[in-house]
Amino acid sequence: MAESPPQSGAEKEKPSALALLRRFWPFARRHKRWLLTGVAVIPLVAVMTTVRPLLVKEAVDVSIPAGDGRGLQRLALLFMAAVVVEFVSMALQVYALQRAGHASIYDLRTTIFRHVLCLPARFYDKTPLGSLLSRSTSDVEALGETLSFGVFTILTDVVMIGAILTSMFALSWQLTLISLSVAPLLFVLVRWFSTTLRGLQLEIRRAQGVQSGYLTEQLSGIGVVQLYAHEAHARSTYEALGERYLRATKLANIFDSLLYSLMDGISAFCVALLLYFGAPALLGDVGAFGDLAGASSGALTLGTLFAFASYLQRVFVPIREFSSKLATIQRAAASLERIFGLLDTPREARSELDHPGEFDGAEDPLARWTGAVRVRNLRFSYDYEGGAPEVLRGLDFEIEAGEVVAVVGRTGSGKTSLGRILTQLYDGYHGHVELLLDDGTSVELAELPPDLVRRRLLMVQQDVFLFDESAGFNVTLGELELEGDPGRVERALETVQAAEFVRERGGHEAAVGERGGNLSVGEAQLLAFARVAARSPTMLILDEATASVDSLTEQRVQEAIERLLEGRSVLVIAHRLSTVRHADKIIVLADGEIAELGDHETLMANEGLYADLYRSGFAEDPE
Ligand SMILES: Nc1ncnc2c1ncn2[C@@H]1O[C@H](COP(=O)(O)OP(=O)(O)OP(=O)(O)O)[C@@H](O)[C@H]1O
Repeated sequence: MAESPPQSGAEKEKPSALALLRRFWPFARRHKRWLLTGVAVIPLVAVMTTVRPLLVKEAVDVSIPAGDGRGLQRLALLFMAAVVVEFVSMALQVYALQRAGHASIYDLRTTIFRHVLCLPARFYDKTPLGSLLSRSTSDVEALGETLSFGVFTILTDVVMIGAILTSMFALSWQLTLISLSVAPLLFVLVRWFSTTLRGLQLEIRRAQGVQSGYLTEQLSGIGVVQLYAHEAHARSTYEALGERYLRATKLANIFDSLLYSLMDGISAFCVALLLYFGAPALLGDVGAFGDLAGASSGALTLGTLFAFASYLQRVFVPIREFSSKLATIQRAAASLERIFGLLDTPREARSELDHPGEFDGAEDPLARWTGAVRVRNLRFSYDYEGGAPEVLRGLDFEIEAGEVVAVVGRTGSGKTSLGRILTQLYDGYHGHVELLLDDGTSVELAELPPDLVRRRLLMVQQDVFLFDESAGFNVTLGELELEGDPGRVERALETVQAAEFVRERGGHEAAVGERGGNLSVGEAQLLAFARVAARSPTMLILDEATASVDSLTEQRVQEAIERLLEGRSVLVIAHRLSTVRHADKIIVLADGEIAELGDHETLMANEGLYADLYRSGFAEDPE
């Protein structure tokens, strides 16, 4: 039953950029209409680009020598029409491809969020938040940039280069070959520049990731940073990390601008080459190189030279773009690899995403759950495959319906782990955890989807988390059924005695601040209790807070707990003497095993571990 550990994706064989793009295809395919529109106009853009120099050639070679003014005007009109068609089709193409790109990125972003919501607690234990954030934000951004400006428009570049070269060959293969004589040099240069740039881009992404990871960590621990006057150290570390980024960016900028001007230089060099061989040949002076330009065939005209010069300038633009886009694609491939690595991490067992609507229409197996639980030979390790030791080692106990069972034990004895298994935060236990139904049958916990279980079995954790929303939202958490029933929310607030302070702060709409910063610790706790009370679970697991609050709040919290426990099965990870004493049954854990089990009186009479713990007061209890 043990779950396989999350794969990082990094250890696996590196997939090729093409394989990654192929995996991305399902996201793009949904926006086929815009993609096809964008791709469909590519030939039109390419044809219009090649047509204009031909019109100039026609004017120079035919209309001007013939003194045909009308013909020249006609050519000028055609030229204008070509410009308009090229402009409109280019605008349409950019719009359509960008739209498809952005929509695919939106889908990918949503898919990532849906996925990370269902990742098991084990994954979060091992993955730093900063890395997760950078994968879901900056990697996706990088990809978006590529998709909008790179992958799809690269097609245009290829078609454009093809169309221009074809026109050039058709006009004069000799001049084309003369111009292309620099191609090997160009190839070597572009390759060298793009490899260097790719390395620098990777370094930029790494430096960016490390710096934003540091920022996230410092901001989440801002309290410690300020209280311990850690600001100066944090500032200098952040600046040092920023410098690494800046260094890589500076170098990348130098190479980028060098590549740009080199391309311009080469295109000018080609025009010069063209003039060197072409112009004398046109005048009948073939010189030492013979008729390399093919003037004797009669194909070489002044118009051809004009057209060639214009083609040469045009062909270098897509070549330059093509090489920088290849680098962008490499960058996107790195981002895609990280993103798919995340999407390949197995989700929680039987998560809603993998079993959509599994119980829709069918009877909810827990509708008849009495609240009783039978645990047999329960063993658990956080990482069986990694050889981590078992933290629960063969537990046997029952919780009867409506019973309050306290779990006590020294720190690290496995109390919280037990709660995490029952709420399915961690799966992969060995043994049996059976939920007993009212007809005497039972269902095994591991066979139920977590969503279903968590509707009936809730856990209140020690560290209360409140969202930066209204008090009401923090009770309903946006659940439609609760949002539509403010009376139920109010009753829940009253049950845990939170109604009064919520009213004083402006009612259900009152803002609680980030992490409940506008509330006291005790108030935040009461609001978290109201969250549970509104849902009326069949069973409740309560991880009692050890944090001390003032004695008045302490009393209110205690009363709220007592009301919460009424009428339901409860497993309480107890830190308060009063809770333990009033429990129906007490499980004493020691090193993952049940050391003692019984009620308070019996265990005290045993004079064992429980009596020791009790006399030492568990946590500092004000009782
Ligand atoms: N996420 C985790 N990954 C790996 N080991 C863990 C994890 N959480 C807890 N442990 C280990 O499991 C053992 C039991 O921890 P657990 O939190 O269940 O103890 P506890 O009795 O609740 O302790 P405390 O009273 O201090 O909260 C400890 O040795 C702990 O180091």
